[in-house]
Amino acid sequence: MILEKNQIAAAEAASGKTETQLMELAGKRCADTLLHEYPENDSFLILCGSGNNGGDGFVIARHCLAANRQVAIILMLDDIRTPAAIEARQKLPDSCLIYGYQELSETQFQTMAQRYDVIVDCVFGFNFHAPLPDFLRSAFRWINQQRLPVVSIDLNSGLEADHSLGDPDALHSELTLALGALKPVHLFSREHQKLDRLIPIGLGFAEPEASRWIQMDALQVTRLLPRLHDNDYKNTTGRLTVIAGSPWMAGAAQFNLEAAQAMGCGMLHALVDPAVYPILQAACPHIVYHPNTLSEADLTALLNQSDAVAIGSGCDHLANLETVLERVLHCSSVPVILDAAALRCLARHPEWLNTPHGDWILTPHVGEFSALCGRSVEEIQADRIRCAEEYALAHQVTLVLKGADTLIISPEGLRCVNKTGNPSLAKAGSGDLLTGMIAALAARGLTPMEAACCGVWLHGKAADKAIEKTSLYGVHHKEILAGLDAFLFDHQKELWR
Ligand SMILES: NC(=O)C1=CN([C@@H]2O[C@H](COP(=O)(O)OP(=O)(O)OC[C@H]3O[C@@H](n4cnc5c(N)ncnc54)[C@H](O)[C@@H]3O)[C@@H](O)[C@H]2O)[C@H](O)CC1
Repeated sequence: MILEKNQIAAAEAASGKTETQLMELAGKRCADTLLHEYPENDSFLILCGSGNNGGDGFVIARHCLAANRQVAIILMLDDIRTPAAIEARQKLPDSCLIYGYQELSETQFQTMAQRYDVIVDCVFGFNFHAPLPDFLRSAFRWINQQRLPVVSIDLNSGLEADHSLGDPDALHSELTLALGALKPVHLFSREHQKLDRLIPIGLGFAEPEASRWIQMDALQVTRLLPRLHDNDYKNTTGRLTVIAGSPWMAGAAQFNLEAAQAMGCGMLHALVDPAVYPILQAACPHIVYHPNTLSEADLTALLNQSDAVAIGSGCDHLANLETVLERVLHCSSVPVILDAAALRCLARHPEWLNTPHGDWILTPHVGEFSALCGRSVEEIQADRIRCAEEYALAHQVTLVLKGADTLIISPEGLRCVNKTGNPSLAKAGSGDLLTGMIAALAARGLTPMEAACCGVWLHGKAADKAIEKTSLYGVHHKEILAGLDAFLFDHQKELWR
């Protein structure tokens, strides 16, 4: 379950528990987890803020003291502001060591931070707004530089709950305990690299009635994947047209096509530069080839017998790409998946986006997205969710913003952050495979959002399977396709009806 900040109050109210009861529950469960995760003699230095996150810290301190652990608290901010936190502070035994950060010299603070085994970060929770105050920024930067072991409660202080990033000096933790539900920021852990491990701590919250966050897992993907039936034939299992490759990047077309084939696509057409044809024919002999010099009428006829079109991978040098793309975008009534050169071409023709159009799935990396939306890479990275959502809604497209935590947004504003995959995918050619997989799923009848979410999840899963047998360095397109096949094979029974 993923809750945004403005959904938490409703979840709290529906739980029937008061703020104090929730804080007691959260603090006890966090303390139990800490005591379990760290061996008997560990000592805890708890950094508390002025809100309820600080209050959680007081409850944690009480339970750790009761378990005979050595505990000290540092109040990082001057006051304690919330009634529940004030109450929790009052319940602390007199024996608890409590210091005010402002009363400590820098050396005293640093000596304490090094003396205790674990720092428990209860400075800011989900109501933090970047930036960090300067005095905290320098304290956090020092802790991060020393690589001291930190456990963050709810979220790492300095990160914002609903965004992919926060203050660059947010505390780095070796473990974060997410309270009640995951917040969007937890999904972007690979992007901000502020938390190594996440444990959800249940508080009995119910799933919200409506959520714009989609979570994919093996069950969900298998449920969405098209079934094969005994009476299927090539024209019922997806007809895909791929427009890709160039004499300098013939492999891009090959990767699109092989991935689509591995995804079960029954009928593949490739529209390519004639110089690419002999290269591709050797690799993919089962595919029907068309020269990119096809007449307008023949291209229209080809589009009319396709269930989806993928265009752009490796075809910067395709002589008439602009003409072909314009025709595809405006004549095709089936989903169009735009990659690489097609995205760059679209960036040069923003007017194409402003006319009513069919289902378009755009698969840019951040550089391509920067050209499309006219924002700098830095601006996008600072708030990927907002930039991606504004674009998808304004132009009514499904957007796959590729990266470590690939973000998928539907034209209606549904969101999905992908959690499969590993750095073996950080290689040329990976994106071409992804385009082929998404296109095949769209050709096989999944909605654009389903095709994008499933395709991205399976692409990452295939890489995860690949590194079970091959090193991160050694994974290439064959290993990814084998990984995909291994996953599909594991689910064979569910896919054949
Ligand atoms: N329902 C739950 O999930 C539960 C959550 N608990 C914990 O409570 C916090 C949220 O508590 P809240 O008091 O609302 O907010 P914070 O602890 O994040 O404190 C915010 C505090 O700090 C001020 N502030 C914000 N940004 C800055 C800044 N840049 N500089 C200085 N000060 C800042 C802000 O004004 C507030 O005063 C949640 O994360 C959980 O840890 C409950 O205990 C259990 C139920």
